[in-house]
Amino acid sequence: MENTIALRKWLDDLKLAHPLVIAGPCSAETEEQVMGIAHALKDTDVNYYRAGIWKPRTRPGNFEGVGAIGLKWLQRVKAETGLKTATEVANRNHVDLALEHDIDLLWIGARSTVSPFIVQEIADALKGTDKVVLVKNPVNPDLSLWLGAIERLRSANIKKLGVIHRGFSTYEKTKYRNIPEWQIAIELQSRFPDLPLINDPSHITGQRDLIFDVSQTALDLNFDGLMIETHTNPDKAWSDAAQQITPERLVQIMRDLRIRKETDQEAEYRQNLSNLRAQIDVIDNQLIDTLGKRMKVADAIGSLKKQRNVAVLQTNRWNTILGKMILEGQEHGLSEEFVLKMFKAIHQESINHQETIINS
Ligand SMILES: O=C(O)C(=O)C[C@]1(C(=O)O)C=C[C@@H](O)C=C1
Repeated sequence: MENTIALRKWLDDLKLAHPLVIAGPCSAETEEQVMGIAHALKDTDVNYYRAGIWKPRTRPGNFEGVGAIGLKWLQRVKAETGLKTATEVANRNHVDLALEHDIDLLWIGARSTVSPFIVQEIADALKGTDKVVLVKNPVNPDLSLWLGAIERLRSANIKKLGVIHRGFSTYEKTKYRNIPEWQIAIELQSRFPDLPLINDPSHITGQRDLIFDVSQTALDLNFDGLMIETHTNPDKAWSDAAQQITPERLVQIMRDLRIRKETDQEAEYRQNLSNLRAQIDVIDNQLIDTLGKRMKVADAIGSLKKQRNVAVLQTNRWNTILGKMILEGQEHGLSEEFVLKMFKAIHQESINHQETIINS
């Protein structure tokens, strides 16, 4: 797939003065709940009203959505408030029903994106549609799977496409429900700068207190919009209660968020930026030079080990280096997470070098 400006036409045509906002409850629960939230969101920045009708749940026994009846409620939302509507589809039947009920935006959930069979079934069912179709990232951090889903939809002649970054599952305990792994969204953006990119802070954070900060990071990284779960009584929500916010809080968040422009043409800014970038260029060259030198020393250790038939991996030495570098990093304002990631990559490269030497 090639990047083209046509990818963002549907979004540009909306002529929004703010990021695209998709908001509404995690799940449609009752007609009153759906209508109550919709009316509370009516005169806000919200462009699309979302509600889950079919809910894929991790474990059985939880609320699995109201089903097709909810689509009628969404139609009523559109008729009464003028808000466009959005829901998740996970198979051909969902697609057929959503199209029958004139839902304006359909998204493919993270658990569906992992399966090329499901994505293909949905793409076939949607063939040639003029509805907006968004694809959430797969639960595992796999950019090609994510892009593969978009390609299947493009091949089905679906023109109004976009992606939703909802974070990735992890076994590790973190403050997030799904870790953002921002670098994956950044890579996607650098390959497809015109593909509309929406952030879903609700699923990334899993808790309402973090939603503002994640939304701001997304806007700092040029995201085009936000999908935020909103409920008039979040604590009583039938699904994902901890991550939903009230319509009032959503309005406040939209007011407080700083919207960044992509660049600035002002002369002094450009001059200062270019001076600082020149410094970065020099330092980057030094980094590469230093890393190259380090690998030469690793090569020499590899030759030494080869002569004495000693294993490449030396765990004690390695742990000592890591401990020292974490402390050193702290003194230079570098986070432990970054130092660990960087040194693990350096260690792996050093091992690769020594492997080549010891087995030559
Ligand atoms: O000290 C060694 O024995 C090395 O081979 C160097 C090095 C490193 O790159 O720092 C690489 C592999 C070992 O696991 C430990 C350290």
